[in-house]
Amino acid sequence: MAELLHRSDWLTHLVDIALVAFLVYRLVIHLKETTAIRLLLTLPIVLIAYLLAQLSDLRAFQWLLDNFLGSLVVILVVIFQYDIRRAFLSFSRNHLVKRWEPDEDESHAVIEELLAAVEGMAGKRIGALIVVEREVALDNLIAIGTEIDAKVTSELISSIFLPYSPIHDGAVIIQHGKLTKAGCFLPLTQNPEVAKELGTRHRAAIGLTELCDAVVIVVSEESGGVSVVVSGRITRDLDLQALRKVLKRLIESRWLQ
Ligand SMILES: Nc1ncnc2c1ncn2[C@@H]1O[C@H](COP(=O)(O)OP(=O)(O)OP(=O)(O)O)[C@@H](O)[C@H]1O
Repeated sequence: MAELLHRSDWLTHLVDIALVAFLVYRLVIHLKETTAIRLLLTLPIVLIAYLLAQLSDLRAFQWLLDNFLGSLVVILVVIFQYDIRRAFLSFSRNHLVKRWEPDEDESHAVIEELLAAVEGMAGKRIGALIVVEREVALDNLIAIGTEIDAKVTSELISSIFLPYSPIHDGAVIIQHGKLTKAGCFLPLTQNPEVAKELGTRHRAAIGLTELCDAVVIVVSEESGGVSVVVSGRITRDLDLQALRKVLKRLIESRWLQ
C-alpha cells in the first residue's frame, strides 16, 4: 500500500511538472506572436498583479505569478533571441568596421547611384539584393562571391543583376562607399513569422539583418516592388522618395557622423 502511495506521489509530480511545462510553453508561443512593445507593456501589469497578490491572500494566483516570474528570463531569451544574437555579434569589437568618412557630396553621390539603380531595376522587374555594411563587418556572415572593388554606379549595379550576367545570383555588397563584392550568398532567416509569400531573396535579406546592422535593399523580380530590411524587419513597397529618406537616415547619417 505504502509503495502504491509512493508511486502515485511520483505520478502526481510528473503530471504537475508536465502541466506547468505545457502552460509555460503555450505562454511563450503566445508571447512570441505578440510584438515586443506589447510584451513590454504587459510586464508592468504582471508586476503590479504580483505585488497585489503578495498583499492579498490569493495563494493560487500568487503561485502562478511566482512561477511565471521564475521563468521570465527563459521567456525573454526566447522572444528576443534574434536581438540577443545580433547584440552579441555587435559587441565583438573584432567585427566592427572602421568608419568611412566621405564628404557630403561623395555620400550623396553613392545614395543617388543606389536610388537610380533601384529605380531602373524595379521598372524593368529585375530582381536585386543590395547590402550596405554599417558598423558590423559582413565578411564572416556571408559566402563571398566575386571580389570587385569598384565605384558605386547605377550602371554597374544594374548590369550585375541583368538575368544573363554570370554574377546576377546573390547579393552585391557596399563597403566603405565602394561596391566590393557581387554574387554573395546570405544566411536565410529561420523566423517562422516571416510572410509565407516572401521567397528566398527576401528571406536572405531578413536573415542577414537578424545577425548584423547592415541595411539591405531588395527589388522583387516578381512584382518590381522595393523593400528595405533592417534588424530582421522588412518594409515593403517603398517608392523612390521613401527609399531616399530611409537611406539618408540609416546610411548617410552614419557616414557623415
Ligand atoms: N541565400 C541567398 N543569398 C543571396 N541571394 C539569394 C539567396 N537565396 C536566393 N537568392 C537570390 O534570390 C533569387 C531567388 O529569388 P526567389 O524568387 O526565391 O525569392 P523572392 O523573395 O520571391 O524574390 P522575387 O520577388 O524577386 O521573386 C535567386 O536567384 C538568388 O539570386
